[in-house]
Amino acid sequence: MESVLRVGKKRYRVILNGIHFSWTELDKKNRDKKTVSVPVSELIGVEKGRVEILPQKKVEESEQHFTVFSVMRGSCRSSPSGLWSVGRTEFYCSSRDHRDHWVTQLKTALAAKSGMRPQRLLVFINPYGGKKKGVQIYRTLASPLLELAGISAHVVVTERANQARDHILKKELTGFDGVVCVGGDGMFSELLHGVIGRTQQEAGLSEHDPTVTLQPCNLHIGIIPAGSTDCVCFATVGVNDPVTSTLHIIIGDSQPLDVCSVHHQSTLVRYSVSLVGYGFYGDVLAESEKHRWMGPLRYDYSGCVTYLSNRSYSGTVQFLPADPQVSSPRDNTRCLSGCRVCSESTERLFPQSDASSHTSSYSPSQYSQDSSQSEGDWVSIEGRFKCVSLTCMSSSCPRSPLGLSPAAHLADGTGDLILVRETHALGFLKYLHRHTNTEDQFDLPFVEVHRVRAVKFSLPPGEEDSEDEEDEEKQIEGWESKTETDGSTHKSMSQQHLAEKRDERGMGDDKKKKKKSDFLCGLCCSRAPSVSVWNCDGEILPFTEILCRVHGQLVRLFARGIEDGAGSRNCRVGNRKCKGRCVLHT
Ligand SMILES: CCCCCCCCCCCCC/C=C/[C@@H](O)[C@H](CO)NC(=O)CCCCCCCCCCCCCCC
Ligand SMILES: Nc1ncnc2c1ncn2[C@@H]1O[C@H](COP(=O)(O)OP(=O)(O)OP(=O)(O)O)[C@@H](O)[C@H]1O
Ligand SMILES: [Ca+2]
Repeated sequence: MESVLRVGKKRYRVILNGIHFSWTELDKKNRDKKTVSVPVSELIGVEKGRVEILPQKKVEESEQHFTVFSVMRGSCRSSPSGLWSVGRTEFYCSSRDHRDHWVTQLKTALAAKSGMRPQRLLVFINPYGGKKKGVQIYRTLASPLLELAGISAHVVVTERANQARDHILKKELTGFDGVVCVGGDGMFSELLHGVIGRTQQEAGLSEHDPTVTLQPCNLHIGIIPAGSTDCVCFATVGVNDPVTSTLHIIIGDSQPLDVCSVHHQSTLVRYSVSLVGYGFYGDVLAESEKHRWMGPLRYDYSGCVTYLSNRSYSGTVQFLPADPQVSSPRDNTRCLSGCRVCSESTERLFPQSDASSHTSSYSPSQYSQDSSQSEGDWVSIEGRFKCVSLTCMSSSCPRSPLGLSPAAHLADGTGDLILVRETHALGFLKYLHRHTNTEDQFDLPFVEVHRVRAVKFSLPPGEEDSEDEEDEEKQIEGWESKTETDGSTHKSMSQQHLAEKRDERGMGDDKKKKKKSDFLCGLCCSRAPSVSVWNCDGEILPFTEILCRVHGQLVRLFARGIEDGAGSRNCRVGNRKCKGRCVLHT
């Protein structure tokens, strides 16, 4: 369809074909410069009249106007790329019939995309996450856009921890095309556990067996960021912005994501996507749980306290290396939208399935994953570590714009294992500080990084996990079921409880006597305690000896990875010039 319409006072040639909606100013001198072209896949909605949606819906009736809403990259010149906003254009037609014809054609074009977009969503809002603005963020920014796009949402404002997870595990989900959380990484983790657990239940698979090839999940997960770190959102979208994330949900973007399952003996403990971290990150989390009242600042405060305690821990790390010919954590690349390494991994992970079902748009499909890969040889490293971290993705976040492992991939079926050996406090500070700029944090003599498919951690003889594990498991189960009935229970209770148990574990009677002095001493020297805890995406694990396995592309998010150019502002973090590691230069 093609017509001459007015936008403001100027005349434009407006064209709609199956792929693009575009308008070009009828001013010969500037003809080339003045074409705006929006892919139909990035149209959000069309309304009769002169309509505004954000910050508030305003409708001015007009028989000859229609308003088109679409994805717009950036919101102003200084906004970071990766940030999307709502583009809004009012068109003026020669008659009401002409206007109605345009609106019908645009709606038809949008309807043709409906198979690739979600129609019905189940939304969970954590009213207490981050700065406690989840409800407000959803009502003022996300909900009006979903409504404009004709997406219906069933909204649950949670009343207790694990409500979202339990809902997904147990309630009827027929008719929902996706689940969305408004909150932080903890809320995302609830959805992750719900979606993976439900899918395995329905497939009749045991999540506990680390050798089982889990069934990839069809139900997509959307994240509207409203938490403290929002690492998963930042690392899969490039910014933490509720409008950008809502737009990715609306247009049905689809980003596969690797997930790590964490096991203790023959039991699944948790799933992780961003961090399974022992030592420093475990201690930061355990400390931060005492200061939840500080909100997002609790991590910086606890980071300082933990840094000053200058601890390191003994253990043996074993890992199964990934194929070094495919990629390396030190190859100076970034996993960007449409990443080649991830696409090739799709073919390797799902050789029998139709490759097109794994591309960038939401579409419900069945998968079958390749389990033919042989295990290979385990590599073993023993020593004292400041921290041991495993991440399935870069884990970039506002605190660390390139992340824990800048060259990690979102969907390549591997994780990066980072070992930071015991070193002097200033060396460790240098390591940490490099997360905030573009200097290579792996280019330090006490740091090593490996691309892996599985990791095992064990304690030195005499420090092993308590033999009373059955009791421990019962306690966890007790906590899990309590959260289902007792609305007031918060995860921090379990975390503090487990952290306390950990502090006691591995310490004999005489060791316990020293506990108090060790604790005080821990603030100034590296003596105690001898065992740390694991931080698993912001949750403390109740076991120290664990086995982790990466499951390639186990879940899908309404996202598309970081677009080329997103994060470009990061190349000047702290006024340092990019040294070639930012996304603009790879
Ligand atoms: C000199 C500045 C150093 C800054 C170092 C920044 C490193 C930041 C690395 C962030 C990695 C995030 C990984 C994602 C983890 C999430 O699944 C999880 C749930 O949200 N978040 C945390 O566990 C929350 C983890 C939060 C960790 C914050 C660590 C802050 C360290 C501050 C150290 C200050 C030393 C000062 C010495 C005087
Ligand atoms: N109504 C609720 N009351 C108490 N806790 C809740 C409730 N709803 C969810 N939770 C729990 O709160 C925890 C923290 O929430 P969330 O992840 O949204 O915010 P955050 O911790 O501030 O952010 P981040 O995880 O990004 O650091 C989650 O693990 C979740 O299980
Ligand atoms: Ca990965």
